[in-house]
Amino acid sequence: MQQLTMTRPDDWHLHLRDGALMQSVLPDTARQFARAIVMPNLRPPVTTLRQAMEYRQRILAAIPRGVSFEPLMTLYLTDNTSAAEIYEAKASGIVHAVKLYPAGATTNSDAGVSDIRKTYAALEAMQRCGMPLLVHGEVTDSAIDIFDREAIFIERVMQPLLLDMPDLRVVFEHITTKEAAQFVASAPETIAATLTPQHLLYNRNAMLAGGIRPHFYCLPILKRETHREALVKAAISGSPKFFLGTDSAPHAQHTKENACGCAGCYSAHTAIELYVEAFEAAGALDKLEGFASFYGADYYRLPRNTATVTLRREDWQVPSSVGFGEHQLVPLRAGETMKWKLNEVAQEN
Ligand SMILES: NC(=O)N[C@@H](CC(=O)O)C(=O)O
Ligand SMILES: [Zn+2]
Ligand SMILES: [Zn+2]
Repeated sequence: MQQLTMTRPDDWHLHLRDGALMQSVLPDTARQFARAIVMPNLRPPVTTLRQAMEYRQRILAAIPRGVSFEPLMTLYLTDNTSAAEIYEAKASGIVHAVKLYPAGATTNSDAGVSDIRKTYAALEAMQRCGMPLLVHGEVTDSAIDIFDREAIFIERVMQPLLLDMPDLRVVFEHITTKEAAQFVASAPETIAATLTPQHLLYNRNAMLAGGIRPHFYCLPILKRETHREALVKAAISGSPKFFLGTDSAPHAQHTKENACGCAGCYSAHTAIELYVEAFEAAGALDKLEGFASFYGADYYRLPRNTATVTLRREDWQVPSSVGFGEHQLVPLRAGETMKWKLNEVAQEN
């Protein structure tokens, strides 16, 4: 196959940052994706409808001319999020989900939730109005090995939560283990998951064998090959529970190439092409459109896109870095060759 045309995809998990940094990375996403769920882990975090509306305006102002792109906003759940804030956010039509970061689990999560029971008023409101909860699913207990933090989170947090809130709609974000894939597959239809390109394409050897490669360091951390295989199986299963979420998470080069490097892979530059490679390697290109363009929209109860994108089989070289405000950013696959290239977006008919 030399060419692939499909419905324009959406990105259901994206970090855009803010200000000049956001202005540098937004065009990469807007060129490919019609919509994206924009993560709220700014400093300070986006915890109120008012902050989400202001952040949305800053994003809209930065969209390149002639490009159609819709940011779908989220709120950052804290121990103090009120039911009233949830109902107002829902009524606004611009907030599409609320994000749970266990305090200290990942980048800019110190304002996150210390004990999930403190958020039950907000979660009950979400359950009542059908607002999805997006979860960074890792325990923060320092006694738990970093490679086990997602699997343990299922037992300690996810299962009790779903017993207490059986109608809550939950997206288990950026899953990285066979345990999480199995949990989501066998859970009720209210439970879904996003999958990143790095977790479909790489195992932890990419990060640790033959030298330490900080640009593969993200959270949840890359796991061993058996887990990658289980994630690919879930992605190509045709189940509407699994959909595309890049978790593209830009950090300046000097903060990643550092004695204590930041967590996050910048995949937006080559996002859709990376997923094409992953699905082609699994012999499942026919399953890509559902995963990338249909199931997320269905889950979020939004219309599917009508525009199409066309990719061609064509070698191209990813730059060794791209501008990031006044800094540089190293994209996933920097300096390497991509096998597919997004050529055009045909506007809505
Ligand atoms: N994925 C990451 O490694 N980092 C994300 C936060 C997150 O999604 O956990 C970031 O904001 O940098
Ligand atoms: Zn996360
Ligand atoms: Zn993320």
